[in-house]
Amino acid sequence: MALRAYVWDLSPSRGIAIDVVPKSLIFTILAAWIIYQFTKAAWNVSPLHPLNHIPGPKLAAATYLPEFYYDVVKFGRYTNRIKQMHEQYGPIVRISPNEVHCNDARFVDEIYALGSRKRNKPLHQVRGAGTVAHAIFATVDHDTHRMRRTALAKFFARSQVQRLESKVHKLVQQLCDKILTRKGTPFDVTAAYSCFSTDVMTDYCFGESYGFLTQESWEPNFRKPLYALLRPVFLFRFFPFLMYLSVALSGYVPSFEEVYQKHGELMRRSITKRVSNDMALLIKTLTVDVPNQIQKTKTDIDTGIVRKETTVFGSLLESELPRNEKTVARLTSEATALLSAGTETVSWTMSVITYHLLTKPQMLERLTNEVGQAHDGSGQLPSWSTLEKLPFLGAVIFEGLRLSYGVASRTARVATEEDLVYRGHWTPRGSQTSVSVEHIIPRGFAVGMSSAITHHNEEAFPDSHSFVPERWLDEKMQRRRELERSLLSFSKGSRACIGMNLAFCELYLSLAAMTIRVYPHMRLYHTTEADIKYDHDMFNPMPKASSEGVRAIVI
Ligand code: HEM
Repeated sequence: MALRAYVWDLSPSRGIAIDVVPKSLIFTILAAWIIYQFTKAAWNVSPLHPLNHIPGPKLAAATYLPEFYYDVVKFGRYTNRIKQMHEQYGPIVRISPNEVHCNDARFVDEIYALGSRKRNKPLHQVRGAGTVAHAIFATVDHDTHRMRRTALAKFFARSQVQRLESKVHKLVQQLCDKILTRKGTPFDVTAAYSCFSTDVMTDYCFGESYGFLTQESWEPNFRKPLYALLRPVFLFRFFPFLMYLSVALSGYVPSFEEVYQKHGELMRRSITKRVSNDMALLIKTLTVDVPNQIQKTKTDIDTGIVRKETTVFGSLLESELPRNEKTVARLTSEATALLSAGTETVSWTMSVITYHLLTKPQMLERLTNEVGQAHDGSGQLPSWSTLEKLPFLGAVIFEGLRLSYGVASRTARVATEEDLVYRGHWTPRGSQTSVSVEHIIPRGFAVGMSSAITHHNEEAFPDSHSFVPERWLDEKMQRRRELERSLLSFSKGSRACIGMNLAFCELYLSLAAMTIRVYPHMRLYHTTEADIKYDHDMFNPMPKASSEGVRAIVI
């Protein structure tokens, strides 16, 4: 008996059926695969496995099934399960055959060490990266990451952000103007902030704003399509071959670019027919506009045309990176990562802050007074560096960052050249006595932390679910720097957020402008705490699926 396979040429009507694979061969392969999986699971829990001494559930140590169940079947809920594991097993737990998770901020600098101490990203974590597979964000190897990051870093240095700060000022005012002119119509606050952060990101990085703030409504924007791209990523981690489908659809392989150029119009029409307007716009941006812009920048540089303004592409193309790092496909991947990393993070942080300020009038009043005093009365916003000196404004932003988490799901690192030694204390459930804990995490194994867990460590952040900006200030109204160690919103170390300066510039300027100009006229609309509360993650934190978003109205 043999299984039947179909070979298709371009027209389905001309499919040819052929008998190719004997059934017995299929069963043999299947049996071998099952035996292999059992042997692997047995090895993973054997006393010889280097992580055998790390506490945690046996099934998680043996297989990836628990992670699969919570992240793929229950969707984005492994972080919740890991939190329970810490309550049961202590600050260091083994969450999968090759990965350890830590819930102690004192270990942050060991896990997320700086440049000279090598830290890879675990392959399992980036296997589903799809469209951003060639960006720094998904680069596994430490040295390759350093090379790519160094080329990008100067573009995001504080001095560069200050040079381009006027762009953010202009867009902040556009955001406020647009909200204020839509009196009486409820709107999705996160979509509005997403339009703002996308315009900033594209203006700052690509040299031209995508104009989401100048279009008539808040739609289209990239919020939903970016989440749609992220949705299958948990699945790709386990079945990476599925990713190639997405990669092919998104156009990051050169052969696809060729195909696209040949049949672009036909594809564009068929894509547009099948997907929503904003998804079609994102696909077009990433498969046509960005590659074209990179190609044009390349041609300009080759022909000696000097551009008035440097873009991120110009900066990378003129950098010391080797030629194979400067291909259109790789730079498109980097641009996609910037779009994903630099837009929804900012807009979600602002949404969380907005919710809390609009539900806490005294807090809003205190902030309004502080920001109001910093104004010189000219109608112009103070500079980012002036606003940074306002203690309460800074405290509100830090508290907003804490409860918006940044990347909420765990992000792990692999120390390749040294074993990590953890020493700490833990009070087991139901006990009054703290016990000391010591573990060696051998080199070559992943160890990570999750902001959605660390930010609720009651020792560092008492009453951690409440929005309390004051916790960031000491009695002299100075920022409590030691608390920042427990803030993982931007991650830490050599792979921490590269866009942190730009993010802070956006947050300070937009929050100050919204406080002075918009919040006095803005009310929440059918929005409760459930709409901003962490429920599960899709890298970014997500509220309950039934949430209709953070909505407000200007009266
Ligand atoms: C509130 C705003 C932001 C938050 C909370 C945030 C958070 C983060 C976090 C947690 C990481 C580390 C991810 C990991 O370890 O896997 C990261 C990396 C990154 N972020 Fe941000 N981000 C923000 C804004 C931005 C902006 C505005 C940009 C650029 C326009 C940006 C670009 C990047 C890039 C390129 C990386 C990868 C860095 C690397 O792998 O070396 N982010 N971000």
